[in-house]
Amino acid sequence: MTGVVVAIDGPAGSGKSSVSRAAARELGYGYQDTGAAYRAFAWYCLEHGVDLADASAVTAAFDGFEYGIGTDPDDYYVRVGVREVTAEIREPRISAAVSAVAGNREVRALLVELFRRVIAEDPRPGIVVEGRDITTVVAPDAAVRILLTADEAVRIARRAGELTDADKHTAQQLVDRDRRDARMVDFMSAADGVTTLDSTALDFEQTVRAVVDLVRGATA
Ligand SMILES: Nc1ncnc2c1ncn2[C@@H]1O[C@H](COP(=O)(O)OP(=O)(O)OP(=O)(O)O)[C@@H](O)[C@H]1O
Ligand SMILES: Nc1ccn([C@@H]2O[C@H](COP(=O)(O)O)[C@@H](O)[C@H]2O)c(=O)n1
Repeated sequence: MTGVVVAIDGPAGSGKSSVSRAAARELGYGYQDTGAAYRAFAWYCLEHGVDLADASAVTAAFDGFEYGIGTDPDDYYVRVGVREVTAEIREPRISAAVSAVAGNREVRALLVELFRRVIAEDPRPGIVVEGRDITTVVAPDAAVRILLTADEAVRIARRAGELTDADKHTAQQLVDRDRRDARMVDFMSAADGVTTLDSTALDFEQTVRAVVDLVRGATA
């Protein structure tokens, strides 16, 4: 059953995951973090010694990739086979590697199919799906399409607040990752019909409220 689809795109650190998950919880919807699949596949490739610069080796590796994601906002997990990798895929080494697999067009096409299956199979009345190309490629017909942005300095400050002193330098990764990702997908400007939500001057609760209000306004 496919219910209401809420598509949210945006650059790294704009708040896509945390805001989408909180909005999904409030709406009683499912939540799909698509970046988790790219991260889990990057993790899988590194685990199996696949050379990320070798596009055909990366594509071939997808055959053995058994991916599982929790779409309940209160029971979020990411698995590869039987191994839970929810925390591991957030490590800076994965953030540094993920754009290499995300730059593979064949892998992207396979993941887009997977994302659509997860949307179709979700049992709730709606699902919030977030990533970089949800409003344009994965679910261009979504009932609600949002580009969630925030100034780069604010995104870095929010991200730096999460990091330990030992890895604060990885805030620079955010800028580098956006630059690499932007070669594949335009997630900095809103496509036709997509609402831009700039959270630069909003706190977390205000941003969640703005998303929930947009969904309620579109589905009333
Ligand atoms: N409006 C906001 N005000 C303050 N902090 C926020 C706001 N939105 C998100 N945050 C915080 O910013 C940090 C980054 O958010 P989050 O991880 O959801 O971003 P993201 O877009 O999913 O990033 P990435 O693409 O790198 O995974 C989190 O600590 C989150 O709590
Ligand atoms: N729709 C998407 C989602 C993600 N990516 C790639 O995955 C990386 C990790 O995503 P996060 O949301 O967890 O930051 C991201 O840097 C992109 O390389 C994508 O290409 N398309």
